[in-house]
Amino acid sequence: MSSVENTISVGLLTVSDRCFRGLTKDTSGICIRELINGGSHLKATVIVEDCVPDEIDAISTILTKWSDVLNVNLIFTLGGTGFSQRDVTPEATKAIIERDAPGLSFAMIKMSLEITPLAMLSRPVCGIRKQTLIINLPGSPKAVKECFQMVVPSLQHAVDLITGSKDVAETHKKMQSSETTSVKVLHHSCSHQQPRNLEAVAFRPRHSNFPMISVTKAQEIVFDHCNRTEYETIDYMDSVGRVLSADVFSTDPLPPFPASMKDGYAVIAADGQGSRQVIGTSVAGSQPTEVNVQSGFCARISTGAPLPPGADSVVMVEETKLISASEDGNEEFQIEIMSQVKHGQEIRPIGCDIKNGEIVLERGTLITPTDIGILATVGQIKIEVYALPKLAVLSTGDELQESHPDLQRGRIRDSNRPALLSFLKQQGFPVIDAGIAEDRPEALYQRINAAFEKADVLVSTGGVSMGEMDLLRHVLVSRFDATVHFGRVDMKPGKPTTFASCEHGGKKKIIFALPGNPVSAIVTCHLYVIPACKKLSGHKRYLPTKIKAELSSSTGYIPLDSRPEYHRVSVQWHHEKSIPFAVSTGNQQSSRLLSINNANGLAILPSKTTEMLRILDGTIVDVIVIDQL
Ligand SMILES: Nc1nc2c(c(=O)[nH]1)N[C@H]1C(S)=C(S)[C@@H](COP(=O)(O)OP(=O)(O)OC[C@H]3O[C@@H](n4cnc5c(N)ncnc54)[C@H](O)[C@@H]3O)O[C@H]1N2
Ligand code: MOO
Ligand SMILES: [Mg+2]
Repeated sequence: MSSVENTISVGLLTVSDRCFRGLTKDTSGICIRELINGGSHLKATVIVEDCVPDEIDAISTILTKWSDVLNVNLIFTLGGTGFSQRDVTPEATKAIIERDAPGLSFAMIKMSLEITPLAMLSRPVCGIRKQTLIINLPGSPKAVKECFQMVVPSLQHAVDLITGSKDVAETHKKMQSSETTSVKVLHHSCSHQQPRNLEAVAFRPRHSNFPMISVTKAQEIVFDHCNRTEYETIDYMDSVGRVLSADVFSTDPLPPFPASMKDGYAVIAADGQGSRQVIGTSVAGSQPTEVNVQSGFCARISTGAPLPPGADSVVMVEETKLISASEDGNEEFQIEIMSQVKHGQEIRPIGCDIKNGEIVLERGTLITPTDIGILATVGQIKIEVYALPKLAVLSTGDELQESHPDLQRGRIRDSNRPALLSFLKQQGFPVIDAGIAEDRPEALYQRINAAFEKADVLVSTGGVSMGEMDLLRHVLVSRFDATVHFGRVDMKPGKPTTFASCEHGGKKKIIFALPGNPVSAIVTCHLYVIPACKKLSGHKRYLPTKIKAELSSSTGYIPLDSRPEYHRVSVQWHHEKSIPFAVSTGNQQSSRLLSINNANGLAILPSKTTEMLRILDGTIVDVIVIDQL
């Protein structure tokens, strides 16, 4: 029988300039992963991995983040512990640990000295930061294996002590009884070890290894991974909703000539009031070079038409009187100006709307239909915008069938994929349908692999909780070498929301593995996927809008959950109230898709406390806007 104890969460940080630049394979990383997954008796799961260059800041930043944010139990650094100038892992570790653990360093060096005197040139530092034990391992796979085997028997107990687990006494007893055998160095190579079959149902973890993080923290982590620098040139008529990646300049002034602002007469201001002889006309679109206005003369002019040479002002037709005209009325001979004339009146000088070379739209502008007018006006018909991330939507689950009136026995219709595909399309992102994957590692692998061929961002639903068929994270880590940045968020719905990234075909891939429950999938898409994709597309404001609203329900109160709840509401205005009502949509079960139907907001309700078990109608709450108000 296997034990049902909790497993240790592990972070693996490879420190190597060459691995970081992709010049060398991370063989030590592969080795220790195999040791942890298969070869040791340590109940541990690697939940996060990364590779950094030999830089103190890069190393200590990751160590701090994994300890403080992810709350990882145990971190192994790999490499950078020697004497060369670039070997700074011990310094980076020393900089962030709060307590030394020299016994572990000593044990590793002592054991290594029995194998090679060169071990005295290794400088591993071990120590504790918050609830995390950090161990510097050397860089070579052989030395990694030897040192790991040396310290592994103490690790469960060390973690129990650090985290204050109840099983400390028990573990201590077990350790003492097996002390003599457990410190032996195993000499078989990593790849020959029998890996423990993590897919076997009995070995699935019985507690989530993922620290529960807040929504704000989860969003921060997501946004940290969503930075884009890719641009593309597109036709301006296809650009509404896109974000400019470069400033747009005018290349000529507007108006390009002094233009009349009124329908009337072009005159010389110094002539003042009184009669004028009409010598011609300037209408919009004409080039009135043959009309030259001299003192005592004027020319008819239309709004937007160029001012004829000689004239310096325009008088509106309403401020003139006809004195003489041809008999048929088709020709004006003389008019009278009845008002005072100011030099330059009713004229738009060259460039008064847009100067030549002026920035008309700044980089970062989210293009609206008005901006299309601006682009058209300055003749910039090809523009540079941030490229959109390409998305793929995958459903997972043996129970799912394509939507069809006929329902097969034991099945349900897949609603997540059609809903998410439509939602992402509506938001303007190119998205492909990655289909339905059965709950088998190979099937999941094939579908994800196919999706990665075409997409940068994978949005999957299902298979991320604690069930025996919830294999998604395992497949991402074991088959795609993905790093899971978080796997549990303190929110309802959406607790098992998982965010991961990996390299595939030389490109970074981002994975949002959303929970399978239909409401959870939509809510988490609003909170993470859409903002992330907006950020990737260059949006400056990518978080959903938040407003204040007054809570309202059919029962007078809403019971609070142990997790902060994103309660579906319909935001409604009352003409006598200054802020709207957030009217609960009723039963909030995360399987009940109807609870999000007609909802245009998510009211953020706090988690319950002993003092506060329910929230009363009339309470002012923050509401995230998810649809038209
Ligand atoms: N022992 C525990 N069980 C569960 C926990 C937990 O903490 N411990 N968390 C619960 C929560 S919260 C959620 S949310 C769900 C998430 O489950 P998964 O993401 O693993 O999703 P599945 O198990 O695959 O499916 C859950 C549910 O949703 C239905 N589903 C899945 N995909 C679709 C789809 N494309 N269209 C329509 N409906 C779908 C599926 O049939 C299940 O009913 O886990 C809880 N369990
Ligand atoms: O968190 Mo789950 O998403 O409550 O249903
Ligand atoms: Mg499940």
